[in-house]
Amino acid sequence: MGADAGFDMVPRLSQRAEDLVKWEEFLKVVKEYYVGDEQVEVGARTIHSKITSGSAADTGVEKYIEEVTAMAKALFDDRIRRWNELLNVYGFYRWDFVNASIKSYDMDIPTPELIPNHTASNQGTDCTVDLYEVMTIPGRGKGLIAKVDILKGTRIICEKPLFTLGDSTAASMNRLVAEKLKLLSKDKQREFLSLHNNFPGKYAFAGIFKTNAIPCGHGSSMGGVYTTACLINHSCIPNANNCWNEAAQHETIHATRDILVGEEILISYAANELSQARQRRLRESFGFQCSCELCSQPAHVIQASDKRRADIERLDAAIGNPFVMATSPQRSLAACHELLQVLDREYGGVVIALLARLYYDAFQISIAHGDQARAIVFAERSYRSRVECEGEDSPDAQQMKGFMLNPTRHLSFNGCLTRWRSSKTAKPKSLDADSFDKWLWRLSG
Ligand SMILES: C[S@@+](CC[C@H](N)C(=O)[O-])C[C@H]1O[C@@H](n2cnc3c(N)ncnc32)[C@H](O)[C@@H]1O
Repeated sequence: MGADAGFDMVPRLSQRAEDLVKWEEFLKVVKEYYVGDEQVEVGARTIHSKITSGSAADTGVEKYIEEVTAMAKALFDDRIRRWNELLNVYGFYRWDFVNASIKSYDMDIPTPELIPNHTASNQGTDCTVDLYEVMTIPGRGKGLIAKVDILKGTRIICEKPLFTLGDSTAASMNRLVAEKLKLLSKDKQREFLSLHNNFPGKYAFAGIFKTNAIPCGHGSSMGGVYTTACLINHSCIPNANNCWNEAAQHETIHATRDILVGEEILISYAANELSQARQRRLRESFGFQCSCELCSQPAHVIQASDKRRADIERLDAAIGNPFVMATSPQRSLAACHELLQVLDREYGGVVIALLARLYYDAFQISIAHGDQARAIVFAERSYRSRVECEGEDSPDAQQMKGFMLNPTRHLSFNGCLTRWRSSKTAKPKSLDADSFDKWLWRLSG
């Protein structure tokens, strides 16, 4: 019928002044173009069409979609992503996200100046509302509680550090923190000093830093302290992801699953380790005994989780074996597929950076063997996972986007045997989800 098409804006429209000005301009252009056309109604904030799926064929709806998309493209350029479900080109956002967003159109939109800092640079959020409030959580001190339902992929926080510092002994860290504090305004100094300290005593500044510092990137010895992000408590089954954006020098927090109103926003301070190693690390590095949802479970539940996490470690190591990848890519790809299933069982549909890495591994296995068709699908999945847990502006997301558009840019393209060689366009078009999965992961049967 032709109505299953449209476009998405990625990243979505924010409350930043430049976006609001462009959106107003867009509405003006559409209004002027369709003046006198009863099928199109341009409101104060949105465009409505009276074309229903029943009347789509008579009204030539494709023409309208094409025209409006072209107008959006002229203003928003490559943020505009066309989709057409009949051609198997799907929208960027999930329908529940889109529907929640449509509902928010009826809410009052404050002027840009009224938006508090922490939401001004949000991406993928309904910026019309504050997303969280600071509350006291029994047994954990302060924490952030969702004030509204926060959809998976929403940027909850984007924050510059008060300062960053490398790791060192308590005495020298104390001195270095004092030097950094001197450079801050009185307000910022107060913000730092109001953060929790799990290591009171002689080196109080170092204690606050050690309790709160968030590493500037995976495995980095540099850490940053933040007024708001440092109020987020830890969970071994988190619902949000923290990410340091080296290019922008800021920390972002994204919802990795839908977080319902009243739920606490939680990130993980530890890596994918088994419970004892995790507890030890949290005690030694951050000075607390974890009381999260997983750690409060009976022993047999924790043991089952440990078994899955051991499997995750084993499969991760197997995938990283370059010899197996070069000589038995089928085995490496099967390990990726198994890892995907274990991650799902352990983290239950939550997007985590591990998932983005897993798809990147599957991409590398495919492209090294010349299989461009599958490489593109894996690159796209990795890109989407990165965007969901780190945002469109994440350098890793941008790198994956490049590979998604042109997988042959990867250094290992055709680096191994080319038995799997396929062209970019060899992706099957009319398979159901199960059959597509079998094709993608080269599963037999
Ligand atoms: C970065 S701060 C988080 C904010 C802190 N709750 C506050 O009141 O400022 C980290 C501290 O919060 C507490 N905390 C965070 N996650 C916890 C958890 N899962 N179990 C117990 N305490 C936790 C610990 O005291 C930890 O040292």
